[in-house]
Amino acid sequence: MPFQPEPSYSHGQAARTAIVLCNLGTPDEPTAPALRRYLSEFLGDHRVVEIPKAVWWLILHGIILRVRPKKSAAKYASIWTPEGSPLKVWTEKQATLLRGYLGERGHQVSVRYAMRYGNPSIPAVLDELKKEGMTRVLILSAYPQYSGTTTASVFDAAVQWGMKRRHLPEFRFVNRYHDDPGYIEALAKRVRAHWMHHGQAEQLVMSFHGVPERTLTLGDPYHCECHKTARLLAERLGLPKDRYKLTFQSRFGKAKWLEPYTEPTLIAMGKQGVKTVDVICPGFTSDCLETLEEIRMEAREAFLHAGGEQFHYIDCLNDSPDWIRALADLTERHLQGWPTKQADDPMALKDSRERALALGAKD
Ligand SMILES: C=CC1=C(C)c2cc3[nH]c(cc4nc(cc5[nH]c(cc1n2)c(C)c5CCC(=O)O)C(CCC(=O)O)=C4C)c(C)c3C=C
Ligand SMILES: [Fe+2]
Ligand SMILES: [Fe+2]
Repeated sequence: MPFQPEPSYSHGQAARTAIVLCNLGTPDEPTAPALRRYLSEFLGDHRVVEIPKAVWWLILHGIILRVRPKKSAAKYASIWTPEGSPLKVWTEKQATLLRGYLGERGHQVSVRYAMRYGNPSIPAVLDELKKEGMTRVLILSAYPQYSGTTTASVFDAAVQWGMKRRHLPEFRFVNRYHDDPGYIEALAKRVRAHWMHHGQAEQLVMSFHGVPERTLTLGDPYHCECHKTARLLAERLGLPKDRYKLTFQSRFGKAKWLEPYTEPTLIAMGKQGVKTVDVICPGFTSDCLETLEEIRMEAREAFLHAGGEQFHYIDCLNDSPDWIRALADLTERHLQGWPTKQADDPMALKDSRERALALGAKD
């Protein structure tokens, strides 16, 4: 396909920087047709399911997309809010708050959110920003731990958009922040606040989204990064090794995924006589189906059924001010060298005398 005509933004125009907070995505509605669209895009991504394409296409379209949409739609319906899917509501709010924090610190930047699957899509948001004259873009994934299945797929979407454009902005990607002190401290504060109100349970379970075990042996750093996050959080909380557990949730399909699995671990704990647990999902920065339905509803039920007495779910970071501050700090570090404050960028100063002075002329 030939390249389409594009607005030109290079002549005499100051550089404009945008930050795009990219999350996984979510269906538009909790209905089977919306789920079919969403799951077909998501599960059709070769980064997510690494089975040879022809074989997988048959399984996906022949079986999964016939059965799963209806079941998943019912689960989504159980967590849907008047404003929409929790994942989208929180991600949008985070982008709005991040815009506010960066603005207060004097940065002149656009802040948007985009979804890897579903809407608003990464290409749609990049097109809008390009129309607005954006010349630099920082892609900030909502995933603290790097995985080929998620982080790299966001990279693919941005690169695929770029492959069809003539005049590209400068790109930067934040690959990970699993050990960022601001992120860890925001998690620790969440846990401490919970303990203040409800007391401390016998065990803290830190549940991360799983990935197929194969990806670990093939070199995906995700498993190690989850372990580091868990260790740093435990250290920050002063928790000894026998008071917390790291588990992996959301297994999909028949293959072996990273272990230990969250729900079977909680059931075993209940059977072994553990009466109280606190559960946090540190890898999810926004509450979503996987935390609200799978953990707060299903895993709770399983633990109580197995003999547990109290199951406390600790909310994701969502719009916690400590978290947004950590995001702003993280963003600022990645913006270094890109002049985003008027004083940093002589060409952004309107007055020619001001500009000359900033460029080093003597008054
Ligand atoms: C099929 C394989 C999957 C891999 C690999 C995978 C990795 C992965 N996912 C997240 C974060 C989220 N996943 C969410 C939902 C979800 N995940 C899968 C499958 C895989 N995920 C499916 C099929 C679904 C859809 C829901 C369902 O039908 O059960 C969500 C929630 C989305 C929402 O709308 O609320 C998140 C978030 C990570 C971080 C990750 C790898 C590290
Ligand atoms: Fe997932
Ligand atoms: Fe799930």
